[in-house]
Amino acid sequence: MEAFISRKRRKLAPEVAPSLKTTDEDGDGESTDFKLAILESLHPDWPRELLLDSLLACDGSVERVADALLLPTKIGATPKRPASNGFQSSLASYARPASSGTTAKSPPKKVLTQKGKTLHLFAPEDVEAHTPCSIFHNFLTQDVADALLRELLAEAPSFTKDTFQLFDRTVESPHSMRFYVDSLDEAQEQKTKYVYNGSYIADVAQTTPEMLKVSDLVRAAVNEEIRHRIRRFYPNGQKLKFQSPEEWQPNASFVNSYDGPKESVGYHSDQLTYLGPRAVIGSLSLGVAREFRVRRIVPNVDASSADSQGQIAIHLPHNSLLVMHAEMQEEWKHSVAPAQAIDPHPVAGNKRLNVTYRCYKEYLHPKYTPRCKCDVPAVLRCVQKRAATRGRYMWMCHSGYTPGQTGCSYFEWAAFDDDGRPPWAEGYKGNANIAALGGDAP
Ligand SMILES: O=C(O)CCC(=O)C(=O)O
Ligand SMILES: [Fe+2]
Repeated sequence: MEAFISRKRRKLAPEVAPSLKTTDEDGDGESTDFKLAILESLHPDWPRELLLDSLLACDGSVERVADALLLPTKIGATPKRPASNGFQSSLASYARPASSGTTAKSPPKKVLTQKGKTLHLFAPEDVEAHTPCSIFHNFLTQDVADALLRELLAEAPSFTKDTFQLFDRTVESPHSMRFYVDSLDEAQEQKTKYVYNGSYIADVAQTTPEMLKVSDLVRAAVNEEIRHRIRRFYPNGQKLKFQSPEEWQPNASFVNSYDGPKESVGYHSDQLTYLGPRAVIGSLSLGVAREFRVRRIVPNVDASSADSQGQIAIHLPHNSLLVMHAEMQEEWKHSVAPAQAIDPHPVAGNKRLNVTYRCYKEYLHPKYTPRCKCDVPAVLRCVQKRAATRGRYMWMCHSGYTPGQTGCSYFEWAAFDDDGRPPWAEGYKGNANIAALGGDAP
């Protein structure tokens, strides 16, 4: 278990990967600490003493404790979930949420991670239980995955590294990318109207045929997964406040290329300006397997609260679809860390290609959204750190969040209804983005 919960994970060949249903009955001779770690990961909110007592009462059998604690959750049919990639058994087989279809279970409040540690997750059941994501392994048929990979490899030479100004230095992003939209008209709109970090994107391409074909498959899988997440994990089985109830319809994508183990992307949250609050993103990985890391944003309650939790690494093999759910961008940050070493892919060599399918909302076109005093469409942000206003949305001048850029002081709390619609959108039901405590700027 230690191998599972810490960075020092043993490398397990598929044929020797142990089942995590490890008990003395299986003759594994694991230590009490190992067993407690498994139980703590299944029941993060239960005191360690209680789990230890239960373990003693069950003669040291993790499986019997898990069975005893989870009896009610075994009632009802377990929905069909994507299969694991077979190289690590899942903890979640012990910890399925209620499966009645009406009883939702909130994700664990206390995460498994500790400061400075990385929890490595491989199995889809563990990913959905412990992070705001879900993952489908072997998402596309081999032919389709191959065709898309070859198409993207042919596109990759046209990708560029983003540069941005950080005070007096020009910094280059540590991987290359290109932005795609579904029509030439849309590409033209993007180049001339949509602002990202204070400027327009010069190179916007048209979605390629294979990307478009796959977009349809991603759309169907993501919509089903959103429904699953709402039913099984959100309070009262209801969508989150500000989450759009509309069908998720991918119409734009950032395609990323990581050439070699050192290419990466640092911790960030994706911009919500054109996606709206509680956005969902479908992220397809092809080529070299890399680690996708996520960490929860800890509010500034006091000085000691910063960085008090560790991170979770999700293994992203070739042909996997990761769904970043509605709780992701506001409450978590994500990154692709540089790797010590990689296994070359037979077709992609040292490259990983990644398509992040996104759903741009027509009502968030910059012709509708507020403009700052510099007369530039404003950026939509969510308060992430400041405890008093955490979770509130605001429109700001881009410069406010772009170090080194001069701009204006424009700031305005954003109005959104419960479904994430702004006041100018059809069907707007009234502002739900109101102060819980105080109304001052973040
Ligand atoms: O490469 C990935 O999996 C993530 C890319 C990413 O975070 C982004 O495009 O915003
Ligand atoms: Fe991102």
